[in-house]
Amino acid sequence: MLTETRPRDVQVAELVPRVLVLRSRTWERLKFEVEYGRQQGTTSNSYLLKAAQPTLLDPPGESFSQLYLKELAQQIDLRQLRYLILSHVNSNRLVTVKALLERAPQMTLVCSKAGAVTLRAALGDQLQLWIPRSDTPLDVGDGWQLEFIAAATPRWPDGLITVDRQHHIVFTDKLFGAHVCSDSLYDEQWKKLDEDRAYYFECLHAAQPRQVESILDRIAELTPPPHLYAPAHGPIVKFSRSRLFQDYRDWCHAQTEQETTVALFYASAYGNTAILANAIAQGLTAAGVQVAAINCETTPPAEMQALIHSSDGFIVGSPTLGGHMPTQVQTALGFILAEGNKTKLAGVFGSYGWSGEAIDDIEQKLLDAGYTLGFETLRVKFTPTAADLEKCQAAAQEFAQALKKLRKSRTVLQPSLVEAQVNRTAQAVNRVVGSLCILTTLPEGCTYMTQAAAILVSSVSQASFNPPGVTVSLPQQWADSLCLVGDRFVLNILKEGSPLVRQFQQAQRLGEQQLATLGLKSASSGAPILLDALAYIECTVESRMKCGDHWLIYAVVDSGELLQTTGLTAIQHRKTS
Ligand SMILES: Cc1cc2nc3c(=O)[nH]c(=O)nc-3n(C[C@H](O)[C@H](O)[C@H](O)COP(=O)(O)O)c2cc1C
Repeated sequence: MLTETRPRDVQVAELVPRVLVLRSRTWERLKFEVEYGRQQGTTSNSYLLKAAQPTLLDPPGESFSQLYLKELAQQIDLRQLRYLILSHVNSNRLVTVKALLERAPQMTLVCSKAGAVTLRAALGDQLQLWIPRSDTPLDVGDGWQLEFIAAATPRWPDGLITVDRQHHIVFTDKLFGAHVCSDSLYDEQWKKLDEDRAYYFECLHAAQPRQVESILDRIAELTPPPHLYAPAHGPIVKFSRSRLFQDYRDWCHAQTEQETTVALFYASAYGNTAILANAIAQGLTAAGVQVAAINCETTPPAEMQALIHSSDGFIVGSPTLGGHMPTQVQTALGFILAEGNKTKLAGVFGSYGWSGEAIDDIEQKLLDAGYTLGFETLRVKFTPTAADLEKCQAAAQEFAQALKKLRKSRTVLQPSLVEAQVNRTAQAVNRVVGSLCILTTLPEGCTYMTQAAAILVSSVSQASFNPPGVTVSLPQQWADSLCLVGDRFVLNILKEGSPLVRQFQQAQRLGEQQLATLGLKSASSGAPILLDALAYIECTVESRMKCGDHWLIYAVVDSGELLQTTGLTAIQHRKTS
């Protein structure tokens, strides 16, 4: 742990002629986020290229603004600055960017396309922006050209890496850094940096190893290889370039090789839920679980679906905005509910302001679908505190242990490797469980509730949120005449332990006499609602698709009601072989 404390300052040094680094230094823990947990202080590195078209890279965040601007003004007349390159944009850095633009309105800002969207939203459409393309370098004068590598990751979807081939420097932003403050500009003491670098990777990159690997591939293609990596934090990497590069490769590989995987879905409008997500990811990684962080705002749906199938558990995080979860989280949750295996472990977290409906809603939907939660749902008011983040880390550890236990018990249950291989598909399919419902519908020409067709169905999934819709799979013999497009039906959702489950399991479809013995009321379509059900929904069939020996019915939910306030949803329990 750091023993030295000094006031904050900005250290200025020349890396090569005309390339300066301005290191805004704090010797104390900068923030409460887990990445600063080793308490070694940090530096926020900005770079000034004194080219014919003077160019600045990555000013620090708000807490250094004044100190930094004062020092920068000693190095250059701000009115001469031609370009400001932003390797990523965040609200903290925007404060300094705004202050810079007031003093240097002539600057053109250079950032990725995603960064430009954030900048325009925050600073207006009048900004002078230049968005690099991979084949167009930025000429900063006298043949000095800068090239760019797109470096989008879930955590920094707008990431951009700048390459200065003339001086063999790669400005790597979040790669190859460390939260360490010292007088050493370079990494001559690199052995002492091992733990800080590994911890920095664990906190910042372990949950996005595939994206980091592809950025590493791009850097590896540079010929001749760079002499310096100039990161956003900590010492400039000069003496341990190849070692650190290989460490990154190994750390990424170690992550992707972990047996147990968790998909961590989240969105965050103002950054608070993202801070929680990062703490949970770090806790999972430290417990030996591979995490795939999925920023729902920037991840294509197909990628989300693939991760739902390949992960051993899901954790979903959301802010509450206007009483709801953001649409992107709804989409991810929709995929989980429709396609996820309900025997997988789930978890929920989020930041909220006053009511937190999104968090409750996610939790309820996962529980209703039959998921088990691996930790008590984490609800945090506005900005998390250090204590909140500790809770996130502890919850992540708990989740990891439960997952490993689950995996172990499944392994023990498997009779033999060969048998398991043969049965794998059947077992996997059998583990897809849905809530048990009685579908009731009045066949054409029938008028009395007791004439209704009443069928036990277990393969019900939520298929859409807006409009709310479900899919039900019906055996061909029933689907031939029932649930045609435009027909209406009621799904009576049964309660765990309800005698109706047994009654219907024996009969599958009840006759008029049997229906007459049940407590019924009429839905607006005339189909019966079973009063002993936990809840019911009334639906209209919108489309049908033949799938093997079944028909998949998609229906829009018209109305619904909870009939009992307590009790768990009954689900189909199947033997696995
Ligand atoms: C436009 C807006 C609407 C909000 N609506 C709600 C709400 O309905 N209920 C609530 O509990 N919090 C509400 N909040 C508070 C946010 O949930 C809270 O600021 C949270 O920390 C945001 O998380 P994020 O930083 O991950 O986006 C709202 C905030 C904003 C800015």
